[in-house]
Amino acid sequence: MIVMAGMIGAGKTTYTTKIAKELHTQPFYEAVDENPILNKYYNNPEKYGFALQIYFLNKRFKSIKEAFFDQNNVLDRSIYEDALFTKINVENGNISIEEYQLYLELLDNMMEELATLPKKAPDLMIYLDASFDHILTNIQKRGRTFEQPTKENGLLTYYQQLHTAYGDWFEQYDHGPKLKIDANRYDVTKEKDWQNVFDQIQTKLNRKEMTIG
Ligand SMILES: Nc1ncnc2c1ncn2[C@@H]1O[C@H](COP(=O)(O)OP(=O)(O)OP(=O)(O)O)[C@@H](O)[C@H]1O
Repeated sequence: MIVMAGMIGAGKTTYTTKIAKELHTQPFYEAVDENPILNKYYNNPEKYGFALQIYFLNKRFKSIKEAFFDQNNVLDRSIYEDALFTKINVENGNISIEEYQLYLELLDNMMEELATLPKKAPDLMIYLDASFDHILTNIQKRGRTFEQPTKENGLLTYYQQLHTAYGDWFEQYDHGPKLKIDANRYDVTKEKDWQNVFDQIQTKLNRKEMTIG
């Protein structure tokens, strides 16, 4: 199983589609349009912060269980990052300490379940490292109304917090092989750039197979 990681708007969805196509495997997406809480969360994070994290945890757990059964399926976000989003929401006062405790216990329980599956962690975690400006441009281009930062809504601060936290998060990630891709450098809609990126991914995947073999 391959998981994508990275900031909002880093390009995980595009990479997920392209990698799965290249490897002839199945992509697993976060279905934003079907998420009944996301929009509400962006408007009122204090009210919906906890519910949103439980929603994502549940969805992610389901996708992981399904994705585990074939080789090289691709997930567009990791369960490990959800915990990072949760932590930031606790720091911002959107989630209480009691709710956080509950979340962590639930996450622990779920991770124990996953540990009983044949694979205990992703075969490869691909982190898209993008500059803050690059991310803001992508969020603007995508144009989802609720994600747009304004002077009043505090989203710029939230995005800045997340962007800073992601760097450390990646350095500390130690559940398995990982690969950092400089998302600023490549335009993967261009074939030449895509081949360059995919070569890096394949090298990592082959190295993992060689280690196992
Ligand atoms: N655990 C979480 N807590 C809060 N918000 C989350 C969490 N997981 C995802 N989101 C939000 O859900 C939305 C997901 O959108 P989408 O699937 O397009 O992913 P994305 O992170 O923007 O990826 P991409 O890198 O493909 O642009 C984003 O607004 C993101 O901030």
